[in-house]
Amino acid sequence: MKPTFLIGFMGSGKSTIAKLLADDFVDLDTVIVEKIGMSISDFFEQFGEAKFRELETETLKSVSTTHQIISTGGGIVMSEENRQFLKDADVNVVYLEGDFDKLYARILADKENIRPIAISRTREELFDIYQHRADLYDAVATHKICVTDKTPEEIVKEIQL
Ligand SMILES: Nc1ncnc2c1ncn2[C@@H]1O[C@H](COP(=O)(O)OP(=O)(O)OP(=O)(O)O)[C@@H](O)[C@H]1O
Ligand SMILES: O=C(O)C1=C[C@@H](O)[C@@H](O)[C@H](O)C1
Ligand SMILES: [Mg+2]
Repeated sequence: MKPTFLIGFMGSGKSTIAKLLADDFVDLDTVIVEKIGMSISDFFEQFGEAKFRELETETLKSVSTTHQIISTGGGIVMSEENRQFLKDADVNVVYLEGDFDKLYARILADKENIRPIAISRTREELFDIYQHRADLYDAVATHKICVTDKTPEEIVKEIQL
């Protein structure tokens, strides 16, 4: 079976769903955190977003196709290089698409995982990013699943159909 990448906005459940889909999964944010030895939010503070994006691209290219399921970070589609990589690879790219306000509520509630992109912005600013990224997710996705008001188990079933 082809490897499957999960893409989508912060809070759409990429990391949650990846774990449920297969034992052989990898989460790119987790790999980056292991590499840098600090949280993503501390890394943003010390080194900035541009450095994080470099690491993200490097990690995407190095670990990806050796696993069955790969959950990406919400900003993976920001780079043309990453989008091209996903388009060229012989893989499934599943876009988990959800209602902005529901995802925003989850992001704010998820105290274990602080998203620097979200906490440094107002709801309106983040909504602009969500709208901009929606087109980019669409452009690389081979499949799209609506996650609004669905349990992780329901989403897993849909992906496996
Ligand atoms: N279908 C769902 N229903 C309810 N809660 C969910 C669902 N999917 C994920 N969550 C919760 O939403 C929060 C964010 O989920 P998760 O970390 O999997 O998102 P993500 O897409 O990986 O985000 P990021 O892009 O920041 O990595 C977590 O607290 C998770 O438990
Ligand atoms: O949407 C984003 O830009 C991000 C999402 C997270 O998964 C992390 O990759 C990081 O916090 C940036
Ligand atoms: Mg995640």
